[in-house]
Amino acid sequence: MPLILEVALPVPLDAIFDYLPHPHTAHFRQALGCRVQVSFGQRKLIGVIVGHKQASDISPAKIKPIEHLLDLDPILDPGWLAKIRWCARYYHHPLGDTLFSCLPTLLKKGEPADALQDQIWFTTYLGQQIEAMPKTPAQWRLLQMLRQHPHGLEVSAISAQGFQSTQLHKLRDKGLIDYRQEPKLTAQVSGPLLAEAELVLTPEQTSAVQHIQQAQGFHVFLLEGVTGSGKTEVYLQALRPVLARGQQVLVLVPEISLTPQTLHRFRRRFACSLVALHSGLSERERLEAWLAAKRGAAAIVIGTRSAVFTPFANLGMVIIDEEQDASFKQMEGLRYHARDLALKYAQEAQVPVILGSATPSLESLRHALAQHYQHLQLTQRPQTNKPTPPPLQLLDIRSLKLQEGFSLPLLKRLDTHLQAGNQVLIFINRRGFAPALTCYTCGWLAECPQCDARMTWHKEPPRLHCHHCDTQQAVMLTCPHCQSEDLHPLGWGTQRSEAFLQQRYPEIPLVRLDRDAVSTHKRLQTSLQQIQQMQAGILLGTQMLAKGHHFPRVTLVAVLDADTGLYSSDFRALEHSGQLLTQVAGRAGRAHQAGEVILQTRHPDDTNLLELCQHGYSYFARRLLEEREQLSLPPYEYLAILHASGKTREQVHQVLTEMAAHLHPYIQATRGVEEADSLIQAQGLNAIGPFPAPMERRKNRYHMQFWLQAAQRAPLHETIAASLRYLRQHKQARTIRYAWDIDPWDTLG
Ligand SMILES: Nc1ncnc2c1ncn2[C@@H]1O[C@H](COP(=O)(O)OP(=O)(O)OP(=O)(O)O)[C@@H](O)[C@H]1O
Ligand SMILES: [Zn+2]
Repeated sequence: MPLILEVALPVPLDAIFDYLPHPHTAHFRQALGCRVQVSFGQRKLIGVIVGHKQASDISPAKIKPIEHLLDLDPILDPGWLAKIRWCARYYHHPLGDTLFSCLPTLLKKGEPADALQDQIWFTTYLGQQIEAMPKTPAQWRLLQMLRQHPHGLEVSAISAQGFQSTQLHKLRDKGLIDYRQEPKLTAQVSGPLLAEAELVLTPEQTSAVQHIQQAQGFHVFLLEGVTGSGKTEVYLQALRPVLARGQQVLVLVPEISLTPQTLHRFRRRFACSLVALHSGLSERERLEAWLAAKRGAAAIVIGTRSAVFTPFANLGMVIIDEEQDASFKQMEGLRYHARDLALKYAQEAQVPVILGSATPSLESLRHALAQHYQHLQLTQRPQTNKPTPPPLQLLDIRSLKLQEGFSLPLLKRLDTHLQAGNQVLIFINRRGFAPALTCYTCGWLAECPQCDARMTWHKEPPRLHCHHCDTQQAVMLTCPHCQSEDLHPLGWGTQRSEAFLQQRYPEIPLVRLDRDAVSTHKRLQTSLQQIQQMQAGILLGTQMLAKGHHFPRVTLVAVLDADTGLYSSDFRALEHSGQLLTQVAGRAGRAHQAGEVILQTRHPDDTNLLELCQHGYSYFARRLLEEREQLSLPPYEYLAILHASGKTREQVHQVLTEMAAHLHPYIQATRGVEEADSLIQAQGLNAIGPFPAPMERRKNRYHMQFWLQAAQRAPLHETIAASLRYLRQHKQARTIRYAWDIDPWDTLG
């Protein structure tokens, strides 16, 4: 019986495919984790060997041999493959697609998994002994330079000194020097690890660092530190011994390009090889970074969500900064949560994890309160007159006349802070000019033709834009309903506030930060620089401006509308809103001057808002946790949402209803009903739906949801697996799109 190779392919089918080994290559070479090229239908695909077996269900005559073996050494080791398998199982996503979502693009395309090599030139014994070369002074100078570098010098460093490669080769012909090949990204530079002095820690920071440094094996710390309390310094000092031991550190951050300061601080601190994985890299650079981590040459890997899939030779610690951040959750395709995967991987690697946040997620907070995680707290800001972040002040605007969204008392505070030469930060949660366009005569509203949503009015370039499906239209001059010319913006977006503020403060430079204003990496860097160098007095923007930044000269933070998020149907909306308001408020008074935070509201009596303002996020979050527990919502129960969409509402509804009926016995079984023959024993699996999604029509498709909620993970996952088995063989289900979202970040998408 021939050996059969099981190959994962980048196809959206939940299957692994059988192939025969390459006829002219030894079996042992066709190892797990090696890439192969195979023919799949009419196509040639690159796949990865994920298993070997003796027999296949398909008759041997029908199984094709692989066409090429692309790797002599596996690109993925068995441990890494096991992680990918776990991830695919947990998120109920096809293994092939999961595996290929995690690989650098160049590897998916079949590029060799070889690191770029550098020539390192060094002197031979003869080269060290020779005393003079009177006829070739340039070669002599080159030789003398190389003599000062006993470990050798890269070609780039040599040519930077003005030498030519012909000179190198002439010296080599004389037997005085030689070279070796080494990967471009190499491990630890010799010399001291610290490139700059460490800050003197506050007592709270000291205690946190000590606890972390004492940890052995897998141990999770929740570092809950108020905004500006110096969490980054804690990470830096906690990880130093890990690097000193020669181990690697993975640092996950929400968005590197947004907060280049954090990256600079890591780079400045350590004389070791650091790779940053972010959207600004070329595919080649990504591959180099991936390979460097895999062979242990990258001591620190800092990256956004997908960096969690980086393989490490010798991982020693994982740090997740702003662990509550939405960007860690991928919302489409493989809907994974990078924090949760990182925790799982750290557990396997038996290394400590630091989850850092000023506003921890309720998930992490619950674990900390239940002492599954060690809770470390920083309650004060170092080296400021006001060691705690400024309180949030509510400004009741119900009876106030607004000028383009700004009340008079707020404008007066702006005047005062600006006259004092400080920076003010204005937070508006909407980009564009106005969130809607309306007709004052008949009440018509510009709506997206494809979605149940309003079109946002943008002024530059002028257009109506649906932020859900990207549909764009020209701005009309008359109302399409009643032909009146009385069209007006409704509500405020960043562009509208910008126009107003520029008019009111013509002398004061303004920087606007939102996705339209800083669409490129370069523009973002320029804007951030302007802020740091005090070339801007007014900073205006969306979420982009709210988190992670350290702007020492900002003394006033104003939130134009604190009410968005207070009355959403999403059960996580309050948590997210509390986090966002606290984060944005945390940008005020971070250095020597005191800060002030003003939230405009039409609901000054709202108990949630009051509680957040009076007692702070930490208290607020603990109260939300109690509420979640009473309602059996995450993190007390587990939730999974099936998102389904189709061309008609009826189509989706029918498939999901039939599926729900099919799942009924499984769900009953969890409640202890006798007749259901299922293995599921746990109590209380709950099914809700199908029901229309909060935005039912999107991109001309009808969206529905079906929820499963459970106190235990096992019955939840078994039922999800049953639903997928059912849907895969259901004929009508082929006409709809569906995907499960496990541990959803919100219930809207
Ligand atoms: N022990 C210390 N002594 C002096 N300055 C410190 C100390 N620790 C941190 N700082 C400084 O305090 C400032 C704020 O620190 P950092 O940005 O790390 O705070 P953070 O907790 O990450 O804040 P946020 O959650 O708001 O992003 C930085 O400029 C940092 O250099
Ligand atoms: Zn739309």
